[in-house]
Amino acid sequence: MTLKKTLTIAGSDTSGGAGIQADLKTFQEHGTYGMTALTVIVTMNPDNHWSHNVYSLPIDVLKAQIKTALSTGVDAIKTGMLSTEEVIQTAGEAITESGLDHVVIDPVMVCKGEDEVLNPGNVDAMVKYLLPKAEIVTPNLFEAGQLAGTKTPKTIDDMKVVAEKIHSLGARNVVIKGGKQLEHAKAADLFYDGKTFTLLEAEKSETHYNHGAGCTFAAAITANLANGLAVKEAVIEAKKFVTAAIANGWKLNDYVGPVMHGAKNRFGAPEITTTVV
Ligand SMILES: Nc1ncnc2c1ncn2[C@@H]1O[C@H](COP(=O)(O)OP(=O)(O)O)[C@@H](O)[C@H]1O
Ligand SMILES: Cc1ncc(COP(=O)(O)O)c(C=O)c1O
Repeated sequence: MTLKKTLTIAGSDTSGGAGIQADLKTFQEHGTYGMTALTVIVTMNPDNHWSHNVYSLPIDVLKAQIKTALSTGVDAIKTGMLSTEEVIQTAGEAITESGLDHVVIDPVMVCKGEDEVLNPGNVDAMVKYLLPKAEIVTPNLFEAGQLAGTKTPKTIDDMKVVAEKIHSLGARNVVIKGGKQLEHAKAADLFYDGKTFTLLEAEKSETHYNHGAGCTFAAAITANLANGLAVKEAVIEAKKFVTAAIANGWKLNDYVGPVMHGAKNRFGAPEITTTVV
């Protein structure tokens, strides 16, 4: 038996909830074979309120990992935390070399709970090297505003304008995550395929244990695409996966609570509604 192969080019979250750890757990839950190319290692300091340190790996080490993975043949690629413009360019070149359509760009700009943007030049580099290659890009509200060069969207109408702008920059599909930030009764995300806007809504969990939600959502989309789902179905199924993961988020320590990546397969799929808006 062979498995579909999914590659994540992303950072290591040592605490295990986000980054490549989230990606690999999510790939496994979807029955795909996960591979990794690490960009950075993030550690957390228990002596200083769990503050994050980001250690970049040498670019040659990143390139060697990408070469290893691509040599095996890959069915879908996801990008996550990319620390510098050079790393972003390298990820873009890897996508071109792979010749793949199934490319999920999660434009990670900050860690949850941290408010410092990784590197201000990264946004322009993502627009230049990654958006034109994205089968789908998965920004949260802040990231969407940054990519579009607008204010952070606050309403669903704002999200529509920003999604159109990001689509015009080359991403073939866009899903903007409203999540907890959006002032809306449900946890709502807006999906745009260049023609139709679809609002995906799920029950909002009143939890702070949501570390890794964004990575898990994008990794689930990646695995679903590798497994042959059409883009919109891949997003809807990923929304079920991440909604269950958040609803079962749990306390790791006094500072962080990761999502439970395997919750949907253990406890069942939550209901998602889709509405053309
Ligand atoms: N409290 C919540 N309850 C249910 N779903 C949520 C909640 N917060 C975020 N989500 C959903 O989780 C997914 C990831 O979103 P989010 O956590 O906002 O991403 P990021 O980690 O990139 O900021 C989206 O589908 C979003 O709507
Ligand atoms: C390596 C890495 N990637 C991505 C993220 C973003 O995580 P989230 O999915 O919670 O937005 C983090 C946050 O800590 C991280 O450490």
